[in-house]
Formats: sequence, C-alpha cells, structure tokens
Amino acid sequence: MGLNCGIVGLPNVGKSTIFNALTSAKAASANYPFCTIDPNVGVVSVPDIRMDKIAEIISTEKIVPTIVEFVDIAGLVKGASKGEGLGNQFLGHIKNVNALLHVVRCFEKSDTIHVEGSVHPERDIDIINTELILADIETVDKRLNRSEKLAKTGDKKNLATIDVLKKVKNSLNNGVPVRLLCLTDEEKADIADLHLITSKPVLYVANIFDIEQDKKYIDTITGFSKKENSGFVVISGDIESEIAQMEPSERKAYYEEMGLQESGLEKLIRETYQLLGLITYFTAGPKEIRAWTILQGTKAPQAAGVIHSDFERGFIRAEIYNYNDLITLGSEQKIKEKGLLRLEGKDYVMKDGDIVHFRFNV
Ligand SMILES: Nc1ncnc2c1ncn2[C@@H]1O[C@H](COP(=O)(O)OP(=O)(O)OP(=O)(O)O)[C@@H](O)[C@H]1O
Ligand SMILES: [Mg+2]
Repeated sequence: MGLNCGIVGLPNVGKSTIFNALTSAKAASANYPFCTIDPNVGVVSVPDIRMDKIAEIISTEKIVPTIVEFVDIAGLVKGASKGEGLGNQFLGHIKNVNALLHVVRCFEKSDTIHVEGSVHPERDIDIINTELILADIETVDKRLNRSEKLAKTGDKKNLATIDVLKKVKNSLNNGVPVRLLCLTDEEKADIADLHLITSKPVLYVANIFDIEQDKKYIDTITGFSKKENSGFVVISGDIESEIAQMEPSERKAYYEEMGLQESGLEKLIRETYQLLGLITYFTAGPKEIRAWTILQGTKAPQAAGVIHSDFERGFIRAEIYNYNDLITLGSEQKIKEKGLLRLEGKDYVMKDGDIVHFRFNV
C-alpha cells in the first residue's frame, strides 16, 4: 500500500516550494530514493530512524524505507470548479490520493502576489474548501442523474445509492465536506468509486516565514483545524527549500544548532501518517531491512499481503518481536532466550514497530 497525498491551495501559497523541498531533500541522500514520475508527482521515502538502529544490530546489505507519493497541482482560484483558472483541470489528478495537504499562505512577503490581495488564512481556506465542495457537487449530480434514469427503467439496486447521493448532496449544499458527514460503512462503500475530494482527510499546512510575526495566522489555522478535527502542521517552505539544498551532514548540524529534532518536512510526513492512521512494521534480514506501511488494525495475513499477495494467500503464521525489545536487548538471540519471539496466527493485529518474519506456503 503506497500512501499518496495531493497538495492543494490558492496560487502562490508555496505548494511547489514545499513539494520541491520534500522531493529534493531526499534526493540528496542515497539511502532515500527519489524519483520523479511526472513533473507534478514526486516520491519521497519516509524517514524512520528505527531502520538505522535495527541495522546496527542486524547486519544487512541495504535499507529500504517505505514511501509517500506527493502530487503537486496548479493553484485553485475562486470559480475553479466552474472552469476559472487552471486548477480545475488538475482536480482530476488528486481524485485517487489518500489525503490532501491544504497549503495556506501565512507569510506576508510583499513581492509575492497574493491572488486575493492580502494574507487572510480563514478566507483562503474557505475559498479552497468551497471549490472542492462545488467540484464534488458536480460529481454527485452526474451520478445522481444517471442513477435516477436507471431507477426509472426499474433498476431497483440503485435506490439505496440514490438515497446516499441525496444525503451527500444535501450536506455539500450546506457547505459541509463529506469527511465531516457521518456515513455508515455501507453508505461509504456505495459512493467509494466517486472518489469525492472532500471525503479525503485533510492536513492543513501553515506556510510561514517567521514564527513570531506569523503567529496570528498560525492561531487562526490551529482553531480551524481543531473545529474540523483535521490535521495541522506549521512549516516554512522558504527555509525548508534552503535546507533541502544542503548536504546531509550539513543539514544535521543545522538542526542541532536550531535545537530541532526533525525537519519540518519530516514532521509533515509523520503527521500525515498519524492523520491517516498508518503504522509501520519491518522485515529484517541479511539482504535488506525494510519498512512497510499498513493501516492501524491490520491483521497479520493482510499485512503480509502488502509484501506479496502469495504471503497473504498462503499465510501460515508470523514470527514477531518488537523493535523496542531488540533495542533493549541488543540481539535477536537474546530476544529468543527471553521468550520474546512470538508465533502469531491469522487474527493477530499488527503493532507499530513489529519486526516480522512471515511463514507461508502456496
Ligand atoms: N514560507 C515562505 N516564505 C516566504 N516566501 C515563500 C514561502 N513559501 C513560498 N514562498 C515564495 O512564494 C512564491 C510562490 O511559491 P510557489 O511557486 O511554491 O507557489 P504555488 O502555490 O506552487 O503557486 P502556483 O499555484 O502558482 O503553482 C515563491 O516566490 C516562493 O519562493
Ligand atoms: Mg506551483
């Protein structure tokens, strides 16, 4: 399961700056593969210090981190959903992403034009959310028309879907994004193939220049994201893009000097993981130490399926111990001696930091 995020926001708010910093920062380090699929799609590996720690104990040929894909689209403007600007053409590119990063301009900087003339996070968020809602209304309307036509021909199985579509449309018309609407799993499944943009979880990204000066803007967005129960992260695209140009060793020294544990970008990736309820498990051996991404609550066979469908199909059991025990005890041998290597069956719910060896037979 790859995690992918679409970057949305008004024009000139720093989407591409953040996207470029995200993607080029990792290109500088051999351990973190980066590739460009398309100018607007970048793949970034998820920094995870635990992999290096495991490698200190289990010698291996290579370390393979798990990845996140980012899609950078052109800025949306008022009326985008009705064909204004360029942005609406790009909305299609974010249909299939798992989450949205909504970049909000919180830096003043007079030489960068603001399409609305001033820095005003609340208004800007509202413009974008409205456009996304309008785009979803259009999608729902199209499906609703088709379903109603089918129903008239006596197609009964569409009737339930029509009810869900009407409920969703009503909510959208009231300005409520689908992510805030309470839908049953069945209702969600009924409209899943519409890939509604406002059904995706959102992480608001306050793009600041100066933490003191821009505090009032940060407060606004904090309040907004709390109200919505969305994620929130503060970042400076400007600084991050400078850091991205540094050599890895230089970068490390810079963070230490600034008293930072991690870069804004690492924080952003970590927050996205949290927002989406994603966790990581590892496989570790002489050939490679590798991180794998799964949803919280995933059971062992499905987790194995992320590696290969055969692993899931022929799942027998999982041999598991936890990362923390490895670090505390210092070797796999000691883990075995202490009885901390467990055999788990098909009902085992995976935990973050599990180090696993799957037994399977196909
Ligand atoms: N945190 C920041 N502080 C100051 N300037 C910034 C910051 N982030 C970005 N900028 C500047 O803002 C300008 C616009 O940035 P960028 O091109 O990334 O915007 P964008 O959202 O991708 O715009 P578009 O929608 O047109 O593609 C650039 O000149 C960039 O250097
Ligand atoms: Mg851009």
